[in-house]
Amino acid sequence: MSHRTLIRGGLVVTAADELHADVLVEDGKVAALAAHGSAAAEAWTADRVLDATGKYVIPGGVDAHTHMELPFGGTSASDTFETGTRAAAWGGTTTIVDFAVQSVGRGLREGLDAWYAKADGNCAVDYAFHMILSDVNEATLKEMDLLVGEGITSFKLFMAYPGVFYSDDGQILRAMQRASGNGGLIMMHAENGIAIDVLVEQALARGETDPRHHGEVRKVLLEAEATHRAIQLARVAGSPLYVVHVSAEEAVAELAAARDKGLPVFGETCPQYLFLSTDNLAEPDFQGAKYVCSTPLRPKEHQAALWRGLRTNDLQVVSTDHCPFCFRGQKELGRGDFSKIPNGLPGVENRMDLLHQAVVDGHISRRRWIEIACATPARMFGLYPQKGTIAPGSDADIVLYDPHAEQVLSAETHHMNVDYSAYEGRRVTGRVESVLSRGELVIDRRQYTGRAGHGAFIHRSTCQYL
Ligand SMILES: NC(=O)NCCC(=O)O
Ligand SMILES: [Zn+2]
Ligand SMILES: [Zn+2]
Repeated sequence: MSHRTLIRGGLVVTAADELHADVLVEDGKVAALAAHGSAAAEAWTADRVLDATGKYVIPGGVDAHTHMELPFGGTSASDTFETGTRAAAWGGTTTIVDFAVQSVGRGLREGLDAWYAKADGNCAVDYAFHMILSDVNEATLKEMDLLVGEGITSFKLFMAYPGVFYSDDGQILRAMQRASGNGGLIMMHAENGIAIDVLVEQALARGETDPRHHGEVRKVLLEAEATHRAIQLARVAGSPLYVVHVSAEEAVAELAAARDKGLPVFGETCPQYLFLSTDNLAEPDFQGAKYVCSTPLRPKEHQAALWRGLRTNDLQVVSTDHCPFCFRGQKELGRGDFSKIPNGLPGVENRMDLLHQAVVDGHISRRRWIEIACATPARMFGLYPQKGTIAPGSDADIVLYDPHAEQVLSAETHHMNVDYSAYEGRRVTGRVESVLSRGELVIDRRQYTGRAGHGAFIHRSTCQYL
């Protein structure tokens, strides 16, 4: 029997339009939109009516960069797929794209199967995977083709973390050449990890062990240099390139210069680079460890270039790089040696709200909010228009968003499985009211009504943003 939900009275905001429209949902899909009070909308009947008067009706967020349960730095990211996707739902995100990991000496298949097993039956919202390549060789290259056919259509390479995820330029070039043939999208962690490791060793030898030194050794120039090198390698290979977690003005300039030449080069930044800075890394009593991630937080002056890049489309996507580690027992592993602090920040629950605050503050428009947080990540990673918009035939992943509600972000009230908030005490205007995932209410007027196992694996097509 078909099941119909009617969302009445809201302002529907997509990347393309703002419409005073009612939305009819049938069997988990958007069936139709019609103007409030129109004959079509008045004729609709439904099993359930959601009143969206005074609310925005927006597509569920697509967070294209998360690390649930990632083993890193001798510990594991503290959100499981169950807790992390529940927190995502609370924050209005209805699709995550997480990173399956190839271990050195192992195949892609083994790494991917481990990720399927972690996620299967545990997710509150839909999920997909990218694949991290840690060991590019002949076998890996062949497996890339198989993965593209299986809906894993993007591959992350690291110019950082020698001995862990690092690939050298030859490996990077080979992977890019393969991707240019099979339609895969190469995602790059662009930092010169070999040079950074020298600076880490020298800093520690000088007794510079505090968290703030993490930011000092991971220099802007080494992000810019790696970004430039990645772009040139992609040009040689004839492949598109997506640079993850861009944090520095000089790296944005490299992307902008490449895009001015018409190259298919794309950039993502994250809320932590837009809202936090080296001031946080310098917090006393080891509190700065809460803000250790790579690329690192930068001096505040870089934020203007990131916002500008988001407005000019030199940066296309805001993802979270959600990779939470508790302060107690995890971040503390690096007391006395900043290089042992596990890298990563929590944020999957906060992204949609922080970006709405950016609308309130005048950094971006309402439609650009939806474009960088929903539509473009869906297009970039082969999920559109199933995800990322509200249009007939799309999955009914829909958020009723209250643009006037005030909230204070805090670990006391968040749902991520981590003992601190990177945004503790920050006031934001706007809050998720209700969330539908494929037509099911997973958040109903600020109550969690979802369940682990509702979230399904999404088979992605190749990049639709080229
Ligand atoms: N970003 C970070 O600090 N941790 C997660 C791994 C990565 O994305 O490089
Ligand atoms: Zn990275
Ligand atoms: Zn990451």
